[in-house]
Amino acid sequence: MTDKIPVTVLTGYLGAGKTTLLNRILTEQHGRRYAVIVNEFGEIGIDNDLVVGADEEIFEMNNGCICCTVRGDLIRIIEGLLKRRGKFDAIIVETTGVADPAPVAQTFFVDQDVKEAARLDAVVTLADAKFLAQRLADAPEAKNQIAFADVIVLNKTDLVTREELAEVEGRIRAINPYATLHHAVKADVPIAAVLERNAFDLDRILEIEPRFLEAEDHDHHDHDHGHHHHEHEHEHDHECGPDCGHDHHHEQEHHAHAHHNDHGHGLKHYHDEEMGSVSILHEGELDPNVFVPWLNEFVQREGADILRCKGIVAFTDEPKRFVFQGVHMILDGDLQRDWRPDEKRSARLVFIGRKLKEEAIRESFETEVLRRK
Ligand SMILES: Nc1nc2c(ncn2[C@@H]2O[C@H](COP(=O)(O)OP(=O)(O)OP(=O)(O)O)[C@@H](O)[C@H]2O)c(=O)[nH]1
Repeated sequence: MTDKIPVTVLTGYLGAGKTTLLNRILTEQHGRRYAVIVNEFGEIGIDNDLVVGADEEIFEMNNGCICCTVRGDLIRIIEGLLKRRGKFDAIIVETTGVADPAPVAQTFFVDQDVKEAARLDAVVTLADAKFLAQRLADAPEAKNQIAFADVIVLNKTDLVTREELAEVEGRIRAINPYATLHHAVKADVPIAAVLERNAFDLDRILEIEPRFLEAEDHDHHDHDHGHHHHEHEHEHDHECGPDCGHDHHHEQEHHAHAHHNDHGHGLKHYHDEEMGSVSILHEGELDPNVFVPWLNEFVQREGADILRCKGIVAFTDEPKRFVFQGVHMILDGDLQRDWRPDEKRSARLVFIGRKLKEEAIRESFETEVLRRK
């Protein structure tokens, strides 16, 4: 999987700072070559005369289910790019400010040629520190973009007070507690914090989740718990051992956390009425012949409301970790690196979506996966 070209989907509401970030990526000296596909799906960044225009073309998948769509124009552009492999190291797709990122992300799971050559590295969402709270209230796209994110750049922090920043961050965390979050002015995040992150974001779930699950009021759904210290913050300060399996981005990641004060202290604990997340931790192995059909059936049934799902699972008698991610009903998973001796073989699943029925999800997992092991 490592020789697949990483694709970053860059999203964020109108004016949040996507172009500012893109310009930084394209002008900074980092020794990497990025092919960039922008808004109306023209293409910039590798060769100035290679701008490919396309009409908007969206195909429905899964028998017309409205949540599963892919972009034909994007597939064609990517296929064109893939013919020129070797001229660039990674691809960035910038979506329009009001677009739902799902059809873009799903493209990388569905089209066979694209899937074989490229992989979705991360959805990076730019958020405007000053206006996001308003947009979350009046623009469903803005909420979707936060829910989809693997990485959130909370930009324009120069325009708000510390209190306002903590407020907007609390709102973001109510929707998506799992994304890595960076504060920024003029999108000044380290490039490695947003691009070519590999499976690092999934691994972070393993690192932070045990503490997060234990956080006392995580399961309470009241509106405001006052000042709530997310306990997992301190996890970022851990040092890697000699046989650390983290990739080289980790150093910079660590650095970025220190300077950007990742989750912020004293965040208010909000519950979003509409969007939220459910995570499941099972200490132990699962039978792939039970788990995989369950997962497939579950996202087929509930996928319209599940925006993202991800997980790392230990299968019986399988030395490698099974890693999956999905967008709505479309799933993609494979066996990746071996479980390390110091890692507890377990299953960790995260679902982010609209009006998720937490109890029903847990019960379905208990009765249909665990009891059938
Ligand atoms: N004060 C302040 N302004 C910023 C910051 N980042 C970007 N801007 C300005 O905000 C405006 C919008 O930024 P863009 O990067 O064009 O935003 P965008 O998300 O690409 O916008 P659309 O293409 O309309 O979706 C520009 O005038 C930027 O100069 C910031 O951190 N602070």
